[in-house]
Amino acid sequence: MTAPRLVHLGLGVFHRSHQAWYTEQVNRAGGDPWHYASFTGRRPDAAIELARQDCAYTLLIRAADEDRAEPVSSIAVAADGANHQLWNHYLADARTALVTLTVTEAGYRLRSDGGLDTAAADIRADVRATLAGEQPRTAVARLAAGLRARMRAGCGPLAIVSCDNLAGNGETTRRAVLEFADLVDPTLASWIAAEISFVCTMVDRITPGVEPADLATAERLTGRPDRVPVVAEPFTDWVLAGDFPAGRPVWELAGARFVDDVRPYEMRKLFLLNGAHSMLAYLGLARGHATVFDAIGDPVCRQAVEQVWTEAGPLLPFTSDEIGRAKADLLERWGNPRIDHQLAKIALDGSEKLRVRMAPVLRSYAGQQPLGQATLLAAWLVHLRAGGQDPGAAGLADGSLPAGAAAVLRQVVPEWDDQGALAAVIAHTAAEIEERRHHR
Ligand SMILES: NC(=O)c1ccc[n+]([C@@H]2O[C@H](COP(=O)([O-])OP(=O)(O)OC[C@H]3O[C@@H](n4cnc5c(N)ncnc54)[C@H](O)[C@@H]3O)[C@@H](O)[C@H]2O)c1
Ligand SMILES: O=P(O)(O)OC[C@@H](O)[C@@H](O)[C@H](O)[C@H](O)CO
Repeated sequence: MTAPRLVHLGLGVFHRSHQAWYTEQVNRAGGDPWHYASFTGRRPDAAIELARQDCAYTLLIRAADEDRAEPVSSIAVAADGANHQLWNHYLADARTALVTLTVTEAGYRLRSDGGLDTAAADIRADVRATLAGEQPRTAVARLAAGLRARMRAGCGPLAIVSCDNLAGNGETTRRAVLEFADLVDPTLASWIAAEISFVCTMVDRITPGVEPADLATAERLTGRPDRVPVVAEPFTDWVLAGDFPAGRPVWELAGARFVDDVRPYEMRKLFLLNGAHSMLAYLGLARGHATVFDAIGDPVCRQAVEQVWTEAGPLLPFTSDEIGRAKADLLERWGNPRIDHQLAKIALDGSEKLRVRMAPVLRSYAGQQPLGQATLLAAWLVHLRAGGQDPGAAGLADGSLPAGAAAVLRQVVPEWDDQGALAAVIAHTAAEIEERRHHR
């Protein structure tokens, strides 16, 4: 096995079904092999379990009729994200060519305008820690710390590749890292601005959580015990735009596409897939469903999804045939009864996700009352009022329905101050959803 030249932050299921799997395909094709040093985001568990089995694991590719097992061994080192010494070691290794990230939308600590939330308690704590020579905890601060180690070691440029569901994820990451670096070390900020490439990506592969039965399936199909297999759908996609100054795996061998502008693909995915996922999560949970498969089979949820799709259509730079095919593909993917994609996981952190998945669509209907968007906000409000956890939405749903409706609208489009008619539709729709909660 070669020394890792790839580093990852956010060692969760998606990293293992996607970036590690693409890299595995490159290695299997027999070219120049690449390996990952992958770091957990917040807890060491995933790294400990993986390290126990030499970082090799099984990807269960779950089709509608059967599972196929694919061994993955492109992760060479699985490490606790709190191991700052090792993190800085890899970032300061001249052989390291790129860093991928999957730290969730909330992990970037962004303000509503897309900049770094420098008033957030953990970002302020990380500024203090960095200035005091201590180790920071947030993803953006850890990136800055690793890049500072690289700068001090005199190593050359590399690429940072966000694989999170954010709009313009490369540019957004760049802005956040530069803003943090500027607060702690302006020389570092200048070095990052000159040397580091921030690549934009659209990533797509539905990767649900792992159930105990999946461990037995992995062992049955491979003949080897596996304490940490991963499950994913057969479909996968990766579109990237940007420079890789220190090289990269030939991910095209596994179907990745390198383009000049990732935005059309990103909008199509965020508005059609992720936006509809959020609708299915909030409306589906209110109607007593647990999974995407269950919710999309409910005509009320399905109609709400169609409404969101119709409203997003005019923003997408694709022909109506292309959009029609994208919708049909999604219905087929969600119709896989063996993918146990829990709505509760999709429903997390709506305060961060909904801005990305619906704000541009909502803005394009300024002064109007688009019913799909209103239903999505109403369903989110009902979710929050029922106790849905979301630190970014604390207090938002504490008052009356009309007050909550105005608050969720402001959360997604903060610059709107006079949308009384739309807020009234949201409040009315939320009342209807609450009334029918669990009474299908
Ligand atoms: N699962 C999918 O189907 C899928 C598909 C496309 C994109 N993604 C992207 O990948 C992200 C992770 O998804 P997953 O399914 O692997 O989740 P997961 O829960 O399995 O893993 C998430 C990882 O991110 C880390 N993390 C969470 N919050 C963090 C924070 N505040 N700071 C630093 N690290 C943090 C966790 O510790 C963990 O390592 C998603 O939020 C999304 O942006 C996921
Ligand atoms: O992963 P999140 O939390 O950003 O969003 C939940 C789902 O919408 C998402 O994971 C999709 O399944 C994924 O984006 C499909 O590629």
